[in-house]
Amino acid sequence: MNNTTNGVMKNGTENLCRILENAKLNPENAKRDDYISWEEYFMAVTIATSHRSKDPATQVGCVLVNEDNHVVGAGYNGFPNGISDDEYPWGKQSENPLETKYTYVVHAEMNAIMNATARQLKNCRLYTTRFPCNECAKLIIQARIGEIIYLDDKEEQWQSQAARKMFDTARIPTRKYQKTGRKIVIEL
Ligand SMILES: O=c1ccn([C@H]2C[C@H](O)[C@@H](COP(=O)(O)O)O2)c(=O)[nH]1
Ligand SMILES: [Zn+2]
Repeated sequence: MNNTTNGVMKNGTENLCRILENAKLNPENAKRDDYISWEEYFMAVTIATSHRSKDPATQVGCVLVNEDNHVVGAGYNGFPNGISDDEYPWGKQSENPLETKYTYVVHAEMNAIMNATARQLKNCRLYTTRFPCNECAKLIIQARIGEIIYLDDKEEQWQSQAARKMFDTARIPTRKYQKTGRKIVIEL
């Protein structure tokens, strides 16, 4: 099809009108409009990441997203590299702190920050399936992350309360992810 008028390239508006006109005439040419939003997409990736965790009680996923909407880091709760999941405990309670998971597990947020492909995480958004604890909050603040979006809060835990206090003081906004009810089925 000739795309020129008097030898001059048709401008973008004319082309856009032609595309819209075409789509009206033939709906097969129209794009689909039920695609998921960025917010749904990043939380879906965060939830999918949590499924890598071997913690039998609580699986946490975390994803870092930069200002261009690129995922620059992801992590889940697990033991450090080279520490065998079969030899170290996943239990919660013991009189001996050497026999609970809490002594050894690396939190999802810590792993996401450590695994990040970008050196600078300033102003990145952090998506997580659970509100970060105080230890993660310290790292998040030091990394200059710009916003926290979480799925579940653990308001009753002092670790979450301390984290919230630090985020408020450091002026890092936090918000609960607003569920849309959107379902995506992934068959693996
Ligand atoms: O900020 C956090 C806080 C906790 N986690 C991980 C650490 C553990 O594997 C579980 C918590 O175990 P519970 O059985 O719920 O006490 O979650 C994390 O990744 N990030
Ligand atoms: Zn933590």
